[in-house]
Amino acid sequence: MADPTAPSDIPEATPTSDLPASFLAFLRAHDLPTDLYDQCRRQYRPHRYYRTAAHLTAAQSASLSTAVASQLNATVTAVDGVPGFWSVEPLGNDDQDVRLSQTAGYQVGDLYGIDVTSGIAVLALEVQPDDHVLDLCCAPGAKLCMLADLMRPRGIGEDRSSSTGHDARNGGGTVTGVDVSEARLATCRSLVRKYRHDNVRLFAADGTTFDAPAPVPAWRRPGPPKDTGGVDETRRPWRKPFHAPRLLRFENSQSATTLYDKVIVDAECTHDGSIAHIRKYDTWGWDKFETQFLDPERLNCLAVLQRTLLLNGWRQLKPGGILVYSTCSLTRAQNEDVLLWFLARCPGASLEAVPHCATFNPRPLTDLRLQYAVRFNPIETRTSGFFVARLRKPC
Ligand SMILES: C[S@@+](CC[C@H](N)C(=O)[O-])C[C@H]1O[C@@H](n2cnc3c(N)ncnc32)[C@H](O)[C@@H]1O
Repeated sequence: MADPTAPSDIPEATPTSDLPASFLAFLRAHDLPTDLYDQCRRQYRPHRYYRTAAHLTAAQSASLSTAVASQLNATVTAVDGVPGFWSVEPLGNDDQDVRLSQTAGYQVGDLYGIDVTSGIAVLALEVQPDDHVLDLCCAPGAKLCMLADLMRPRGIGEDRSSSTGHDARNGGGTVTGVDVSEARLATCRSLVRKYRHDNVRLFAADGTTFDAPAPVPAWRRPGPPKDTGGVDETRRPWRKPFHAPRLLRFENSQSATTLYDKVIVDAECTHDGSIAHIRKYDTWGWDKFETQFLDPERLNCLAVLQRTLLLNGWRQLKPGGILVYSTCSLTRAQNEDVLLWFLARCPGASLEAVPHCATFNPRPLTDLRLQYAVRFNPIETRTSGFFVARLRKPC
């Protein structure tokens, strides 16, 4: 990746831009338009999105949307073609923040605040109730919770009685989340607990080398579950998980090579596409953004990290399985270049169309080798800026 602080031949940004010099240099180095950010910061209010929990019936979701609209003084509309997603647009003219966390629906766990582009990345996995899914960069856990929720049966109404132990209505699928940051993983664990996902285990580990096999949950093994106090030859303990419900703490020793049905690599990136996030630095101070994201040494390592995460995700995927690679960066270096590198290295991998994005009409990528990958431009789509690609492993 180019050094964002290096001098560039690209003309200086418009004098009206008051973005900090280091960010402007980053944009120039990656050929990203400055006015996208200037517009977004000055006049543009991105929509907020939320997703309803799987257990809600269609009628309950509709009445929740009415309640959210009134609590937030906003228009709430179902997103066409993206099941379970709703868009929230404030009615007032002021730059009011949409605080989904203040709604009653959020507090009782009936809705999750998550951008629709992240939802599209998760839906691209086409998760089945009995899939074992690996999320290699899972924290703080928006996508992981959606994955776990998608394994629950849909529209069975609100039933808060099954808050402990395995929900027998689940299809036996599991989600394994991995993140290198324990602090962020702690947030993820709080979300998992809040939404009572009992089919999720979390590991504080490096996703570039993580290789724990997919679990065989206790409720799926033949015979009655044994007392874990004694020696049980059919089980061996996991490398210590950061969080795991009792039934996912052990694996069947014969499953040591079990790969995952689906893998998501929502890679660490510069977050430059997330306009909502970028706007916050006006308040937090841009020096924080510079140290967190624009450090030249970090930027140079990022491309290698993204490639290595993708490659390891691919290793953990079953033949015939689907892997989704996504970032909230708009740079070529973190998206197209990573994919082209990967496709050259794994020629059997096929890029497939990303479903559920027709309503946003994203522009197709000009490089025909990547025509199925999708870029969400925040101004054109009124979403967060995002990149998603779906890859299939040959059988
Ligand atoms: C874009 S965020 C993931 C967001 C998350 N998927 C979600 O939906 O909430 C990227 C995450 O990658 C993690 N990360 C960075 N390097 C990693 C590594 N080597 N292995 C695993 N996770 C890593 C970061 O700690 C960060 O939480």
